[in-house]
Amino acid sequence: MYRSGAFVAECVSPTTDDQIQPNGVDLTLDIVFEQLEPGRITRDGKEIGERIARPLEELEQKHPDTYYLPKGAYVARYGERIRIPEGHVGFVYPRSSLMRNSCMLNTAVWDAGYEGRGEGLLQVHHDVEIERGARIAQLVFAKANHEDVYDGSYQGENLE
Ligand SMILES: O=c1ccn([C@H]2C[C@H](O)[C@@H](COP(=O)(O)OP(=O)(O)OP(=O)(O)O)O2)c(=O)[nH]1
Repeated sequence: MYRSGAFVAECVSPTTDDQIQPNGVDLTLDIVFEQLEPGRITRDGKEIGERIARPLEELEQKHPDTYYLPKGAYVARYGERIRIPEGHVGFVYPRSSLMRNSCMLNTAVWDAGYEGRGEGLLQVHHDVEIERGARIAQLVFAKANHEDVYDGSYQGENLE
């Protein structure tokens, strides 16, 4: 069973009323990264390749605080701190307006016990402008059985 947006909102901060949807909570775009070097996935570990934060569209001053993203693949960091409560699993879906603009957000499983400001793969199939802080995704929670809680290397990531 999926939980209501109001329930999810208790585990996402900060949130405004605009972000709370019937079945989940919208997540906003904070930082867009571009990967520069290959990463490495091995049988017993992983390394994330070097990356840089994309500049905002400051030069033209047309839309300040906006990312102009040419076609390509980027890593997007969400603006909210997310906690996945015990007895649940989280899934993130792209906002449909992103998809309708030929862009897609690819995501993985959000484990019970995880807390942090996570990331997703932003695939841009047609140049797009996205304002920093705009809603790009929606987080939903499903009830789930589990034995352990998340205790991996991303626990507590990107929290100031
Ligand atoms: O799209 C996603 C999906 C998950 N996460 C967060 C929550 C999740 O609990 C954590 C770790 O995800 P996963 O277990 O898939 O990563 P891993 O590569 O297997 O890392 P670890 O070895 O730490 O489990 O990353 C994201 O930031 N973005």
